[in-house]
Amino acid sequence: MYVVIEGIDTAGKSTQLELLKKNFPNAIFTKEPGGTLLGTKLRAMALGGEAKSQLAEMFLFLADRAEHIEEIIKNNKDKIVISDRSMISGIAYANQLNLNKLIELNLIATQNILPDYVILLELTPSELKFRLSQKENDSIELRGIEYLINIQNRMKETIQKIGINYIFIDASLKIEEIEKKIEDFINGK
Ligand SMILES: Nc1ncnc2c1ncn2[C@@H]1O[C@H](COP(=O)(O)OP(=O)(O)O)[C@@H](O)[C@H]1O
Ligand SMILES: Cc1cn([C@H]2C[C@H](O)[C@@H](COP(=O)(O)OP(=O)(O)O)O2)c(=O)[nH]c1=O
Repeated sequence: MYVVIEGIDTAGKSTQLELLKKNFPNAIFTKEPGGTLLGTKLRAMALGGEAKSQLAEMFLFLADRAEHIEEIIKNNKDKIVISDRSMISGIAYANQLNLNKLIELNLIATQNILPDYVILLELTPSELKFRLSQKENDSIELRGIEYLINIQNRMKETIQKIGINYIFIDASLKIEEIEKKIEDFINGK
């Protein structure tokens, strides 16, 4: 079972993943970008803001995704795999091509493998603004509130369009409330 946790920067993914590690001790935890050996190098390049071309940046993430599917997802089909981000981020953050083309490119990278369950943590603009003000931002986060809210809308549109099991959770709920919703969703309750 391939489960992904999605959301824009600061939505609370890492916080919930730490709790999931306790609640699902037998699951395999992974992430995009950077879940493989090659991926750690691609992640440093993509997040370091080295690419001048937005297309080049997108292809770094796609290369990471292709390696991740091959090495982690395909090799652990019989286990619960929980990933921090996925092709949903890939499609939503690469906003220079239309959605259908991006879905097609991403399905090439994933060999047509889709997540079985997607959890999206959803932020309001004011909560996003507050959370970004509390931390040091990387090159993508520095693009700002409006940019990230637009990405979040694209995430929702993508999830609905590709027709997978999903839950949208208000990211400003209490940490324990979100934890419970995620656990129930994964357990099919
Ligand atoms: N439900 C929540 N309510 C309030 N603050 C939260 C909540 N979940 C996470 N945070 C805080 O928001 C910030 C970003 O959370 P984090 O888990 O690092 O997000 P992400 O991994 O999605 O970037 C952290 O300071 C974290 O403590
Ligand atoms: C997976 C993926 C992530 N991204 C972006 C989203 C994030 O800004 C960044 C990944 O960072 P992430 O690992 O989520 O960062 P943090 O540790 O700061 O929470 O890369 C893309 O632009 N395209 C992609 O395909």
